[in-house]
Amino acid sequence: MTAAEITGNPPGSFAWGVLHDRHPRLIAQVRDGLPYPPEIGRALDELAEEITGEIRPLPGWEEYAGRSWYDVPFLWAESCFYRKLLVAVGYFAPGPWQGVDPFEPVKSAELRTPELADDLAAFATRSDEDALLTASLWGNRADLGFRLSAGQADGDGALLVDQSPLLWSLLTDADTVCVVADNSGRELVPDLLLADHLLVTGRAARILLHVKPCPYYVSDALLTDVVAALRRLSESHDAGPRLERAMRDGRLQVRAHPFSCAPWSYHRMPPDLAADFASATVTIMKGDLNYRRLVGDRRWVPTTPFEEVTAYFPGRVAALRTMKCDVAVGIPADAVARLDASGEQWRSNGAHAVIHVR
Ligand SMILES: O=P(O)(O)OC[C@@]1(O)O[C@H](CO)[C@@H](O)[C@@H]1O
Repeated sequence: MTAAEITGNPPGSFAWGVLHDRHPRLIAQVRDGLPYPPEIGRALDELAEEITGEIRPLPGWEEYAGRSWYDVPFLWAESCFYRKLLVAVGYFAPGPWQGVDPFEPVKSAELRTPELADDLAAFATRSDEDALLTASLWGNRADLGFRLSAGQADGDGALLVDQSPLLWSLLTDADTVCVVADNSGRELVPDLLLADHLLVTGRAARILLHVKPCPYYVSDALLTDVVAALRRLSESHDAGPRLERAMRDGRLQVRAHPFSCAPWSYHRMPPDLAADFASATVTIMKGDLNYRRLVGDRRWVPTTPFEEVTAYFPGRVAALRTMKCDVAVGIPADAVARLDASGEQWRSNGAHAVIHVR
């Protein structure tokens, strides 16, 4: 069973809005974030102009050159945009700006927000594991790209599918658990607390934490963000130093596979990454983008079973996802009927979430 791939058309769709509104705003935000020299300013101008027309060729990204950004697969177009943004700010070229994360200013600011301070204060008193899982789930609502268009979204929304009992049953004496991280800051902090809980309780002997090898979708976590989150956590929580020790002795390992920034779904993952997932008792996919890549960025009928679309995945897989785009699977028919009738943008407004397990 399959469905058509999502593209940036028709006008007014969620994907169209990302390409049309979010990307130009992001270019402006990046430009304001760091004191870039004139040549980088010009490269950003060129990108701002390019995204209103045809995709220009970029080595390694030739598939859709010459086409409109709106007519090609949305996942590919977004990934290519982030790649081109990094090229524009000199991220890959030898020179002073090589390796400088253009999203670092917004990520660092988030680590110092009162909201994160409140989260940390709450975590210090909340120790039950369902609360930790819930915090990790709804932490995904805080992604900084989503906030560019949706504004502040806080607190917990409605959980449409909750297979957490099945997930906990898999997390008993697990040898290895893969956690495919999503955003830094307010999402990564509860993810790390959950990882700490799994290790401390013996629910998992080892965690493989997959992060991105380079900046992506604004707040996606890099190794540097893991380190920054651990430092912030260490200011108020003993999980911080504990996790640093776990990193030093190999119980918490960070991976940054190139495929994590690829413009494709996991159906195309390379064998070494598949082997990592296959070796895990369960892989926990965090967030919306990982979900799109797990099930395929397609116009699925929302009742399509999650088990069916993830049958290809090597090993057991769970998804903790707040819904921030048009992709939806595994939603009960009565919920779909109720939400469709409500007139709410329930698939993409970040107010709904799922915990799926296969
Ligand atoms: O993966 P995340 O951080 O949960 O969400 C990423 C996201 O904001 O970016 C995409 C649009 O740019 C959407 O699919 C999604 O809402």
